[in-house]
Amino acid sequence: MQRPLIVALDVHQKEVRDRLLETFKHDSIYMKVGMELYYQEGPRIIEQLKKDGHHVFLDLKLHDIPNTVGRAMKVLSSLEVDLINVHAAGGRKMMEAALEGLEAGKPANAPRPKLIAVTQLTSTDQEMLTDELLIKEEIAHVVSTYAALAKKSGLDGVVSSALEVPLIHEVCGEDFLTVTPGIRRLSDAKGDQKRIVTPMKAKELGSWGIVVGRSITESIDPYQTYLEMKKEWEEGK
Ligand SMILES: O=c1ccn([C@@H]2O[C@H](COP(=O)(O)O)[C@@H](O)[C@H]2O)c(=O)[nH]1
Repeated sequence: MQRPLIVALDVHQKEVRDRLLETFKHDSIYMKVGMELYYQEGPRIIEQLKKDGHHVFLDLKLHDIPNTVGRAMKVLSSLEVDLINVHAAGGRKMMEAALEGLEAGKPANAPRPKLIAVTQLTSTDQEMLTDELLIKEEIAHVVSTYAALAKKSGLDGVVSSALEVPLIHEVCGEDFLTVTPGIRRLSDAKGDQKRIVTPMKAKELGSWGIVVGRSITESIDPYQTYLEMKKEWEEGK
């Protein structure tokens, strides 16, 4: 799927979620399943989304020792999701183990899920990076360095803010996938997100895909909001 708007299905109440999914039943879109939903529903939510014709990004952000991540990815690979992720902070060996696990666990003839690495969460700003995480470099430099490590480890792309996409492309090439959450229209509440941009700006900066959660799922008319944000993302205006 070319340059998707990925809807983050961070909705744990079944009735609310079913209503939301009902509104997308005539579309084949990209849905993101995160920790909240996966820990509640398990593999059956993936099966349901795929049965409904959607592409699936399983956003569990694995981060552990290489052996554990490799084995977990082997199990998750059987779900045949399109996109899955780890934290780049786990290091090169962990990312390589994740890739090997995905390859080993996928059903024969199925494509390997694309593997991307979270560089720095979009809820992190420079102050937090410096004062809490004790990383003294510029955030854009940290993001692009982690992206380069992900690329060296054989991954398909990264998660970052759209703000860092031009630098990531410079370092890792234009084909390296850049999936960017922290998307807000000017009127939207920021919530816990720090490095945010509008769908239009994300397009201008060259993101491969944008992730939108609460702006859509918590709006009065989620489907209409999805269509408006998708139009802005696709047309850049
Ligand atoms: O750096 C990251 C990595 C992942 N996310 C996830 O994206 C969505 C964003 O939701 P909003 O409601 O649009 O803020 C959410 O599921 C996060 O877990 C991220 O925001 N930043």
